[in-house]
Amino acid sequence: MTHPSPTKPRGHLAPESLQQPVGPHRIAGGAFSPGQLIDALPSAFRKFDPRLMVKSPVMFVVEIGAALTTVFTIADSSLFGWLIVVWLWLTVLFANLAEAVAEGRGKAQADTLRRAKTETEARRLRVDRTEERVPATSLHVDDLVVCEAGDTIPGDGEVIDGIASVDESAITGESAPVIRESGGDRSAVTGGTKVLSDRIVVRITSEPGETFIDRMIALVEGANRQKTPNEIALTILLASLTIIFLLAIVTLQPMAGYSGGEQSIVVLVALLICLIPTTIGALLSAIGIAGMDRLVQRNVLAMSGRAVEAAGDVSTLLLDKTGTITLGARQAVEFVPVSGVSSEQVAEAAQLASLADETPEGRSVVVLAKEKYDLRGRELAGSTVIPFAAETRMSGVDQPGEHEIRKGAASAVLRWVQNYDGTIPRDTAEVVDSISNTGGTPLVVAERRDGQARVLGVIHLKDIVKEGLRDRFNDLRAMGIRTVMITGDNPLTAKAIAEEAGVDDFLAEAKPEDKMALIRREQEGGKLVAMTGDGTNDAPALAAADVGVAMNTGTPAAKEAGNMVDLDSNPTKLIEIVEIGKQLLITRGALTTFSIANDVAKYFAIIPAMFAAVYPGLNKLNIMGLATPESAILSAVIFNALVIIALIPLALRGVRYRPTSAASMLRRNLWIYGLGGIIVPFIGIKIIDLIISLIPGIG
Ligand SMILES: Nc1ncnc2c1ncn2[C@@H]1O[C@H](COP(=O)(O)OP(=O)(O)OP(=O)(O)O)[C@@H](O)[C@H]1O
Ligand SMILES: [K+]
Ligand SMILES: [Mg+2]
Repeated sequence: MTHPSPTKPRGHLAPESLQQPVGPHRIAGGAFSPGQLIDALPSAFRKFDPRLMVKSPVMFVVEIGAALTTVFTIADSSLFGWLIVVWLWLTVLFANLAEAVAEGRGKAQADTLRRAKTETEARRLRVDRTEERVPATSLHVDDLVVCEAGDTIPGDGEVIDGIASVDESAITGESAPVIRESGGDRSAVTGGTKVLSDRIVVRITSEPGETFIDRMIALVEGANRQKTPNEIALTILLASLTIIFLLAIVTLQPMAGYSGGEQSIVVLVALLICLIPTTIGALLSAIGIAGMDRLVQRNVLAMSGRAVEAAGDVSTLLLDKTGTITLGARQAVEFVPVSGVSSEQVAEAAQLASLADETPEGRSVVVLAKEKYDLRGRELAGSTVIPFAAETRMSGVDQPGEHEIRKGAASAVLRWVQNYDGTIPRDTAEVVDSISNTGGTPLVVAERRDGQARVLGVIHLKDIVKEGLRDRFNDLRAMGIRTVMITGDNPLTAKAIAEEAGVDDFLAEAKPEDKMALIRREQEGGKLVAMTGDGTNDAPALAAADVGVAMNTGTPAAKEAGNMVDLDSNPTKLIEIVEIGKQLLITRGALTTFSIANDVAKYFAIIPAMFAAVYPGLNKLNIMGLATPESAILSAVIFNALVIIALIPLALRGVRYRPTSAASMLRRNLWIYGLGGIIVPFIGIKIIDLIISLIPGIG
């Protein structure tokens, strides 16, 4: 990794660690060193197995060609024949090296992860709540374990009780502790991470061998890598081109024979290999693996290559307001009463309605009431708690003696009051709107006592828009991507935040099903949609999106539903993911262009050389002035092999990428890689020809 991750963990207990500076574009990729080629040699040799080679039809044809020329050269030995044989086998080796080097880069990461998996002991809770010590490997789903300061969390799970700071550096490489707590959207813990302070009870959510770390290891090693739809399509195209050239060359022989210019098998094979798109055939798989790897470098785990490709094609980005566009620590800062009520009364009711509210918002209400109004020692004995739900946008408590308290989104709570024909003081709307207009979230507090409902006041929840987002949204716009902010908040708050952050559009008062509907609507025209989320209520939308990035801190349901997990839990990472996806697609396109353009030059090198003796007129096409027919053919074959090695670093790193529209990117690449693909081989083949014409017997 050439750049440090810009992300800091979040957690409402440590506001100073909430800053998530948005870095500049960091598409650079891991450095490539020639030493990696040597390390990858053993693995590259194993890939000669035809059962593996057949997955890449172009390279499979090269391998058959190499075997065929070997047999024919043994029968009819010549220096020219043997040189062709050697370079054809080298062509296959170079292609295998490309893939092996790409795979090797994940292995180091896998080793680090394996270390985090070392034997741990779990403190499992029996039914009677006493503890027993068992090996972590014997834990099953729904087991409850206790973890205290110093303990390694024995398996993946969900915090069901308590709050703790956790060191997740084993998986994220980030040493600053993060907060994990029950109830909210930060409840997930990962096996292998370490509790630094306090005590939590964790419900285990994965079976042994299927844990997050197990999946991560398989992923970075590329153990069950499947070809993506785009890769399959391109493979079919390359295979078709190969068949066309094969047919052309097979039919060439009788025609050539007719005019007395019959060619040897070795020359025909050499011609075929030069004409088929070997460059892209050799590098295709490495490009895909490197794309995944670039995500891993940024602490993003893509569950499929398909998701990475989709990221390169998305046209709409759906971003949550809270936690993505804002820092996400919505804290109560003020209790504003409506006329006829005192702020103490609002504080008292708000606190009662929040004592059992496990959300960060709820806890901040209790804290503010304690600090500002010294309301302590309140109890909820005999009360019924109404937990917050994104559906209802309310939470509260029903106390004994017909006293109900509610707090929540203005529209929801006002409807509740109206249902009981309650009182809504005239200044309510004014207070709500003034909080909303500053980008704050108003939570209206209301009560119903002895059948009489009334609004008491408003809690002002404050959040802060992250810095640097405007520039990133501008970049996305330049790439033709629309950004839409989604929030459960009211339209006024949404508008204020949307304007401050510079998103293209927003959807306010969105319930989970509204997010789904928006995704479906965007997808209808064939557009691809990406979104991030962390809550259980985000899960359906994460599953429906083409690219669903779940926060590692999120609930297990969200992590299951998405097709990527961001270990840093930085929702703006989505922007980088899109850039990496685009870079992958552009790299593949550029090298395909280069590969096919390349073959044009090889055609001019070989055809005149083959038939110069029969059709002297063809010599006019020998514009490169190559020394002899043999050296021309050999030079083309050598160039064809060397170009693969030369392009491995580019395939791994990705082509340079700037946020511009797809069309101008395409134009630019056609120029560079198309024209370059035609010119470079003319020069390369000429130089190689000059060198080998010095070999006696060839030149
Ligand atoms: N603990 C709570 N108790 C009562 N009402 C709440 C609570 N938390 C949030 N609300 C209200 O419910 C609304 C919806 O909350 P929700 O978490 O679904 O969306 P959001 O956090 O505003 O947006 P985002 O989708 O960006 O997270 C909030 O805007 C707020 O008015
Ligand atoms: K070729
Ligand atoms: Mg929320």
